[in-house]
Amino acid sequence: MYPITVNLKNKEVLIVGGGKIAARKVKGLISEEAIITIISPTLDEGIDATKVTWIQKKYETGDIFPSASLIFACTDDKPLNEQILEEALPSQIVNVVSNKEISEFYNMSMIKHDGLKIGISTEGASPLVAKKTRIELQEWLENK
Ligand SMILES: C[C@@]1(CC(=O)O)C2=NC(=C\c3[nH]c(c(CCC(=O)O)c3CC(=O)O)Cc3[nH]c(c(CC(=O)O)c3CCC(=O)O)/C=C3\N/C(=C\2)[C@@H](CCC(=O)O)[C@]3(C)CC(=O)O)/[C@H]1CCC(=O)O
Ligand SMILES: NC(=O)c1ccc[n+]([C@@H]2O[C@H](COP(=O)([O-])OP(=O)(O)OC[C@H]3O[C@@H](n4cnc5c(N)ncnc54)[C@H](O)[C@@H]3O)[C@@H](O)[C@H]2O)c1
Repeated sequence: MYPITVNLKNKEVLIVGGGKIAARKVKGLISEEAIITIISPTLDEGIDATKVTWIQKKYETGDIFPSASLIFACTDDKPLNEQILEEALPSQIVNVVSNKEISEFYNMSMIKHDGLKIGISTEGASPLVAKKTRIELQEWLENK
Protein backbone atom coordinates (compact mmCIF):
# COMPACT_ATOMS: atom_id res chain seq x y z
CA MET A 1 0.00 0.00 0.00
CA TYR A 2 1.32 3.43 -0.96
CA PRO A 3 1.10 5.98 1.89
CA ILE A 4 0.13 9.59 1.09
CA THR A 5 -1.76 12.44 2.75
CA VAL A 6 -4.56 13.87 0.63
CA ASN A 7 -6.10 17.35 0.66
CA LEU A 8 -9.85 16.68 0.58
CA LYS A 9 -10.98 20.30 1.06
CA ASN A 10 -14.00 20.85 -1.23
CA LYS A 11 -13.63 17.37 -2.71
CA GLU A 12 -16.75 15.25 -2.96
CA VAL A 13 -16.88 12.06 -0.93
CA LEU A 14 -19.69 9.49 -1.12
CA ILE A 15 -20.50 7.25 1.82
CA VAL A 16 -23.00 4.42 1.39
CA GLY A 17 -24.39 3.30 4.75
CA GLY A 18 -24.84 5.60 7.72
CA GLY A 19 -24.01 3.44 10.72
CA LYS A 20 -21.30 3.32 13.40
CA ILE A 21 -18.38 2.84 11.02
CA ALA A 22 -19.66 5.58 8.70
CA ALA A 23 -19.85 7.90 11.73
CA ARG A 24 -16.15 7.28 12.41
CA LYS A 25 -15.22 8.02 8.79
CA VAL A 26 -17.45 11.15 8.73
CA LYS A 27 -15.69 12.72 11.74
CA GLY A 28 -12.31 12.71 9.98
CA LEU A 29 -13.82 13.89 6.69
CA ILE A 30 -15.63 16.85 8.29
CA SER A 31 -12.40 18.01 9.89
CA GLU A 32 -10.77 17.94 6.44
CA GLU A 33 -13.68 20.02 4.99
CA ALA A 34 -14.70 17.43 2.41
CA ILE A 35 -18.16 17.68 0.81
CA ILE A 36 -19.92 14.60 2.14
CA THR A 37 -22.95 12.78 0.70
CA ILE A 38 -24.43 9.81 2.56
CA ILE A 39 -26.83 7.36 0.93
CA SER A 40 -28.52 5.31 3.64
CA PRO A 41 -31.99 4.60 5.00
CA THR A 42 -30.75 5.39 8.53
CA LEU A 43 -28.24 7.83 10.03
CA ASP A 44 -26.28 7.05 13.20
CA GLU A 45 -26.72 9.58 16.01
CA GLY A 46 -22.95 10.18 15.86
CA ILE A 47 -23.32 11.84 12.44
CA ASP A 48 -24.02 15.59 12.39
CA ALA A 49 -26.77 15.76 9.75
CA THR A 50 -26.21 19.51 9.26
CA LYS A 51 -22.70 18.86 7.94
CA VAL A 52 -23.56 16.22 5.33
CA THR A 53 -26.04 15.74 2.50
CA TRP A 54 -28.13 12.77 3.56
CA ILE A 55 -30.05 10.95 0.82
CA GLN A 56 -32.39 8.76 2.81
CA LYS A 57 -32.79 5.63 0.71
CA LYS A 58 -31.33 2.22 0.00
CA TYR A 59 -28.44 2.19 -2.46
CA GLU A 60 -29.39 1.47 -6.06
CA THR A 61 -27.24 0.95 -9.15
CA GLY A 62 -26.68 4.38 -10.73
CA ASP A 63 -26.41 6.22 -7.40
CA ILE A 64 -22.65 6.65 -7.70
CA PHE A 65 -21.92 10.09 -9.11
CA PRO A 66 -18.73 10.72 -11.10
CA SER A 67 -17.65 13.80 -9.10
CA ALA A 68 -17.05 11.67 -5.98
CA SER A 69 -13.28 11.33 -5.53
CA LEU A 70 -13.49 8.80 -2.73
CA ILE A 71 -16.20 6.29 -1.89
CA PHE A 72 -16.75 4.47 1.40
CA ALA A 73 -18.87 1.31 1.17
CA CYS A 74 -19.99 1.22 4.81
CA THR A 75 -23.19 -0.79 4.89
CA ASP A 76 -23.67 -3.95 6.98
CA ASP A 77 -24.49 -5.79 3.74
CA LYS A 78 -21.19 -7.32 2.62
CA PRO A 79 -22.25 -8.30 -0.94
CA LEU A 80 -23.68 -4.79 -1.41
CA ASN A 81 -20.38 -3.21 -0.31
CA GLU A 82 -18.62 -5.36 -2.91
CA GLN A 83 -21.19 -4.39 -5.58
CA ILE A 84 -20.46 -0.70 -4.84
CA LEU A 85 -16.76 -1.30 -5.50
CA GLU A 86 -17.63 -2.95 -8.82
CA GLU A 87 -19.96 -0.11 -9.86
CA ALA A 88 -17.48 2.68 -9.11
CA LEU A 89 -15.60 4.31 -11.98
CA PRO A 90 -11.95 3.30 -12.47
CA SER A 91 -10.97 6.85 -11.37
CA GLN A 92 -12.75 6.51 -8.02
CA ILE A 93 -11.02 4.95 -5.02
CA VAL A 94 -13.21 2.77 -2.82
CA ASN A 95 -12.87 1.77 0.83
CA VAL A 96 -14.83 -1.43 1.52
CA VAL A 97 -15.16 -1.59 5.29
CA SER A 98 -16.21 -5.23 5.33
CA ASN A 99 -13.56 -6.72 3.03
CA LYS A 100 -9.93 -5.75 3.34
CA GLU A 101 -8.92 -8.07 0.50
CA ILE A 102 -10.64 -5.94 -2.14
CA SER A 103 -10.59 -2.54 -0.40
CA GLU A 104 -8.65 0.01 -2.50
CA PHE A 105 -7.56 2.13 0.45
CA TYR A 106 -7.59 1.84 4.22
CA ASN A 107 -7.91 4.39 6.97
CA MET A 108 -5.08 4.55 9.43
CA SER A 109 -5.29 4.83 13.17
CA MET A 110 -4.41 8.51 13.75
CA ILE A 111 -2.63 10.57 16.37
CA LYS A 112 -2.50 14.37 16.26
CA HIS A 113 0.02 15.74 18.73
CA ASP A 114 1.96 19.03 18.80
CA GLY A 115 1.82 19.58 15.05
CA LEU A 116 2.60 15.95 14.35
CA LYS A 117 0.20 13.68 12.51
CA ILE A 118 1.06 10.03 13.00
CA GLY A 119 -0.73 7.35 11.04
CA ILE A 120 -0.51 3.72 12.09
CA SER A 121 -1.28 0.96 9.62
CA THR A 122 -1.13 -2.81 9.68
CA GLU A 123 -2.24 -2.79 6.04
CA GLY A 124 -5.45 -4.41 7.16
CA ALA A 125 -3.84 -7.31 9.02
CA SER A 126 -5.08 -6.24 12.45
CA PRO A 127 -7.01 -3.00 13.05
CA LEU A 128 -7.06 -3.87 16.72
CA VAL A 129 -3.23 -3.91 16.86
CA ALA A 130 -3.23 -0.50 15.10
CA LYS A 131 -5.63 0.83 17.74
CA LYS A 132 -3.60 -0.63 20.65
CA THR A 133 -0.38 0.82 19.25
CA ARG A 134 -2.06 4.22 18.88
CA ILE A 135 -3.11 4.22 22.53
CA GLU A 136 0.37 3.23 23.73
CA LEU A 137 2.09 5.78 21.50
CA GLN A 138 -0.36 8.48 22.56
CA GLU A 139 0.43 7.79 26.22
CA TRP A 140 4.16 7.92 25.49
CA LEU A 141 3.83 11.26 23.64
CA GLU A 142 1.82 12.78 26.48
CA ASN A 143 4.31 11.71 29.16
CA LYS A 144 7.68 12.17 27.44
C1 LIG B 1 -7.50 2.00 12.24
C2 LIG B 1 -9.01 2.16 12.09
C3 LIG B 1 -9.24 3.50 11.43
C4 LIG B 1 -10.68 3.84 11.06
O1 LIG B 1 -11.53 3.00 10.86
O2 LIG B 1 -10.91 5.05 10.96
C5 LIG B 1 -9.49 0.95 11.33
N1 LIG B 1 -10.22 0.14 12.08
C6 LIG B 1 -10.35 0.64 13.33
C7 LIG B 1 -10.95 -0.04 14.40
C8 LIG B 1 -11.53 -1.35 14.38
N2 LIG B 1 -11.80 -2.11 13.30
C9 LIG B 1 -12.34 -3.31 13.70
C10 LIG B 1 -12.47 -3.29 15.12
C11 LIG B 1 -13.06 -4.42 15.96
C12 LIG B 1 -11.96 -5.42 16.23
C13 LIG B 1 -12.38 -6.54 17.12
O3 LIG B 1 -13.09 -6.30 18.08
O4 LIG B 1 -11.94 -7.66 16.82
C14 LIG B 1 -11.92 -2.07 15.54
C15 LIG B 1 -11.75 -1.57 16.97
C16 LIG B 1 -12.82 -0.60 17.35
O5 LIG B 1 -13.80 -0.38 16.59
O6 LIG B 1 -12.70 -0.09 18.45
C17 LIG B 1 -12.76 -4.48 12.88
C18 LIG B 1 -12.53 -4.48 11.42
N3 LIG B 1 -11.84 -3.56 10.70
C19 LIG B 1 -11.83 -3.94 9.39
C20 LIG B 1 -12.60 -5.11 9.27
C21 LIG B 1 -12.92 -5.80 7.95
C22 LIG B 1 -11.87 -6.74 7.53
O7 LIG B 1 -10.93 -7.03 8.31
O8 LIG B 1 -12.00 -7.19 6.38
C23 LIG B 1 -13.01 -5.48 10.56
C24 LIG B 1 -13.78 -6.71 11.01
C25 LIG B 1 -15.26 -6.46 10.80
C26 LIG B 1 -16.09 -7.67 11.11
O9 LIG B 1 -15.89 -8.69 10.45
O10 LIG B 1 -16.95 -7.52 11.99
C27 LIG B 1 -11.18 -3.29 8.33
C28 LIG B 1 -10.40 -2.14 8.41
N4 LIG B 1 -10.24 -1.36 9.50
C29 LIG B 1 -9.31 -0.40 9.22
C30 LIG B 1 -9.07 0.70 10.01
C31 LIG B 1 -8.62 -0.68 7.95
C32 LIG B 1 -7.27 -1.39 8.21
C33 LIG B 1 -6.38 -0.65 9.22
C34 LIG B 1 -5.06 -1.33 9.41
O11 LIG B 1 -4.15 -1.01 8.64
O12 LIG B 1 -4.94 -2.18 10.29
C35 LIG B 1 -9.62 -1.59 7.24
C36 LIG B 1 -8.98 -2.68 6.40
C37 LIG B 1 -10.50 -0.82 6.28
C38 LIG B 1 -10.98 0.52 6.79
O13 LIG B 1 -11.98 0.57 7.50
O14 LIG B 1 -10.32 1.53 6.42
C39 LIG B 1 -9.78 2.00 13.43
C40 LIG B 1 -8.93 2.23 14.70
C41 LIG B 1 -9.36 3.52 15.35
C42 LIG B 1 -8.60 3.78 16.57
O15 LIG B 1 -7.40 4.08 16.50
O16 LIG B 1 -9.23 3.75 17.65
N1 LIG C 1 -13.64 -1.05 8.92
C1 LIG C 1 -13.84 -1.19 10.20
O1 LIG C 1 -13.14 -0.62 11.02
C2 LIG C 1 -14.94 -2.09 10.67
C3 LIG C 1 -15.13 -2.34 12.04
C4 LIG C 1 -16.23 -3.12 12.44
C5 LIG C 1 -17.08 -3.61 11.46
N2 LIG C 1 -16.84 -3.36 10.14
C6 LIG C 1 -17.75 -3.78 9.03
O2 LIG C 1 -18.55 -2.65 8.75
C7 LIG C 1 -19.91 -3.02 8.59
C8 LIG C 1 -20.80 -1.87 9.07
O3 LIG C 1 -20.69 -1.76 10.47
P1 LIG C 1 -21.51 -0.69 11.32
O4 LIG C 1 -21.16 -0.94 12.74
O5 LIG C 1 -21.34 0.67 10.73
O6 LIG C 1 -23.02 -1.20 11.03
P2 LIG C 1 -24.36 -0.43 11.35
O7 LIG C 1 -25.41 -1.47 11.47
O8 LIG C 1 -24.15 0.57 12.46
O9 LIG C 1 -24.64 0.42 10.03
C9 LIG C 1 -24.99 -0.12 8.80
C10 LIG C 1 -25.56 1.02 7.95
O10 LIG C 1 -25.79 0.53 6.61
C11 LIG C 1 -27.05 1.02 6.18
N3 LIG C 1 -27.54 0.18 5.09
C12 LIG C 1 -27.98 -1.12 5.17
N4 LIG C 1 -28.40 -1.53 3.95
C13 LIG C 1 -28.23 -0.48 3.10
C14 LIG C 1 -28.50 -0.28 1.72
N5 LIG C 1 -29.07 -1.25 0.97
N6 LIG C 1 -28.21 0.93 1.16
C15 LIG C 1 -27.65 1.92 1.91
N7 LIG C 1 -27.38 1.79 3.23
C16 LIG C 1 -27.67 0.60 3.82
C17 LIG C 1 -27.92 0.96 7.42
O11 LIG C 1 -29.08 1.76 7.26
C18 LIG C 1 -26.92 1.52 8.46
O12 LIG C 1 -26.94 2.94 8.42
C19 LIG C 1 -20.03 -4.31 9.42
O13 LIG C 1 -21.02 -5.13 8.90
C20 LIG C 1 -18.65 -4.93 9.32
O14 LIG C 1 -18.60 -5.77 8.17
C21 LIG C 1 -15.81 -2.62 9.74
